[in-house]
Amino acid sequence: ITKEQEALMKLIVEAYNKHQIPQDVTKQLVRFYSTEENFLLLTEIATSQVQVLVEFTKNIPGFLSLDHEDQIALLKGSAVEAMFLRSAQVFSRKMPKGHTEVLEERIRKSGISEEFITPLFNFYKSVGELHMVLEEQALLTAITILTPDRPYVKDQQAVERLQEPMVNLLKKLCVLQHPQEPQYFARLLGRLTELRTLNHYHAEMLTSWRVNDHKFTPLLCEIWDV
Ligand SMILES: Nc1ccc(C(=O)O[C@H]2C[C@H]3CC[C@@H]2C3)cc1
Repeated sequence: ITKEQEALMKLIVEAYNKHQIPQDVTKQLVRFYSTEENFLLLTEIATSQVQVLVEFTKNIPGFLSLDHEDQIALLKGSAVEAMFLRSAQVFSRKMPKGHTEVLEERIRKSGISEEFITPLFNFYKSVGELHMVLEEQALLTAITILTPDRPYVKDQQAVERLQEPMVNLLKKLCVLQHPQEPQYFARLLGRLTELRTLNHYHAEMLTSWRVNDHKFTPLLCEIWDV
């Protein structure tokens, strides 16, 4: 192409890049969503997360051989933690530009009390900083579900026998994936401790939504006894 064509191209591209919808306009777009609509979005997210959790759990080797009542106790006992772990991974994975900000805004404007919003996004951030590979995410979620000391679990040994090989495998994987970071495995397990604190906030969140007569889906009512 000729020199003047190159100059013309430069002018056109500069003009094109200069005039874009600024980020804060997408934030204004978010403002068009009502609290109610944002709550319905979260209900959809939570419901599909729980559906995914149940299907994932059924595919954990040995899970379906556990006592049936213990299977239910493990699912109900780990649903909140597994859901937050998975939504943290989804949230921290590279979403298209601006989607993360919009989703964050909509979570913030969904009727969740401020005291829960902070620990929730702190957790999302701390999971994001780990840059877990898919295998680590899957194993950590399986380990969370196979926590022997959930309420109402009768045969805890049987659950330990399933969880232990997963923990050993994750430990080995961490050494291979993060050789320069010997304490990486410990950091991952530290996330599980942080997760347990979210259970308390989540229960409060459900209660506050219930008293304000927000409707849940049958699956969420069943898994969280609401
Ligand atoms: N009716 C409900 C709506 C949303 C939830 C929930 O746990 O939401 C979770 C999904 C992600 C966004 C907020 C948390 C993490 C529970 C009951």
